[in-house]
Amino acid sequence: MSKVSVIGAGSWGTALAILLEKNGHEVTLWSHREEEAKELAKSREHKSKLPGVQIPERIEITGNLESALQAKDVLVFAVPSVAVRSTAKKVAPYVKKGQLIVNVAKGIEETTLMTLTDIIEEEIPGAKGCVLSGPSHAEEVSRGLPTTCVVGAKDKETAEFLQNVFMSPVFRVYISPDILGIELGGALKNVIALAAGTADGLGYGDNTKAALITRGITEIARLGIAMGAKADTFYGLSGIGDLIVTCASKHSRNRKAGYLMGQGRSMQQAMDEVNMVVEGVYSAKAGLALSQKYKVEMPIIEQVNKVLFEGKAPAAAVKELMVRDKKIESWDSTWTME
Ligand SMILES: NC(=O)C1=CN([C@@H]2O[C@H](COP(=O)(O)OP(=O)(O)OC[C@H]3O[C@@H](n4cnc5c(N)ncnc54)[C@H](O)[C@@H]3O)[C@@H](O)[C@H]2O)C=CC1
Ligand SMILES: O=C(CO)COP(=O)(O)O
Repeated sequence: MSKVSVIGAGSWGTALAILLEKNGHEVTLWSHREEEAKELAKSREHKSKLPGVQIPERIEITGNLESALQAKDVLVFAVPSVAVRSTAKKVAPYVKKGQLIVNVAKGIEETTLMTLTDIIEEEIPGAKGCVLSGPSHAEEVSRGLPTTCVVGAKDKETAEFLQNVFMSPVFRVYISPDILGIELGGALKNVIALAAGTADGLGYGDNTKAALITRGITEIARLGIAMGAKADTFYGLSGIGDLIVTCASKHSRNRKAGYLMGQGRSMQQAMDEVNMVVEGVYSAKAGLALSQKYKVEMPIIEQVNKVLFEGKAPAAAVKELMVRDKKIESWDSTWTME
């Protein structure tokens, strides 16, 4: 049994708190809004985000950060990516050296192009930053539906410890040393999901969706490998696995936002209507900046940026992807295009 604090009481933080409590851990769930903490503690239900899911009485719910951080074995960071740095700054004074912190948010910081685990380690010197990611919608995890994820850590001992903390008969956890690859896959799949949702909103078919998923993971992997991540990570749970669920699921916030844009809403209207964090909007610029920095072609992410920030019509963006220069699919081929 471990003492675990989940920092962030949105849908994912709440679902993970429930999973961890069921695994027998002593769990605290922290919300940055005192009123939200009080309401959750009273009703034991996240009515707006996970309606019908009961939050066990044994989970302590608080708006007091200092008390949430006292003598914890593991902290789980479940705030939106844009709040990771500010939350880490607030957490830093209260944690011990070597504190295990698991990032479960998905994003890349737009200004620094840093991964979220790196931000946590920068803001909390001495902390051990790890990551948990994979195809795992909160709506399904909170109901105990079978789900698989991967934990990334620098050393195997830490990875195995966290594997045991999270693993249950309905939540299977793999381990990996490739934190960078896991973080990149999780952040950039959201940008591709915006494109997949947009294609759905435009009324395009399954062929288009499959093309976006397949070519999407190719461009994410190409960037990741250039940055030093491992190729096989992109064909694992945090790569293609998460990309499939995000592009296909009725629960996906990014897919839904894209769908609404395909139907003619503006980016802001789509985000307001989804009313939960649409991470792909924040990761899109970072993805584009990384592709320029590492000189890697990322045509889908480039077009998503044009639709989001330059007012380009979604149908024109799809057309541009279709009429690009002719390409060879195989990476290993010795062929060249004339
Ligand atoms: N919802 C899901 O199924 C999954 C979400 N994630 C990731 O987890 C992260 C959180 O997502 P969700 O829980 O879905 O978001 P959400 O939209 O359900 O909730 C976000 C929560 O963060 C809180 N928050 C907002 N600004 C904050 C700040 N400045 N400081 C601290 N807390 C703040 C809000 O009060 C809200 O409770 C995202 O990066 C998302 O991509 C990852 C896997 C699954
Ligand atoms: O990352 C997530 C699920 O793995 C959540 O993002 P979406 O809701 O857009 O799929």
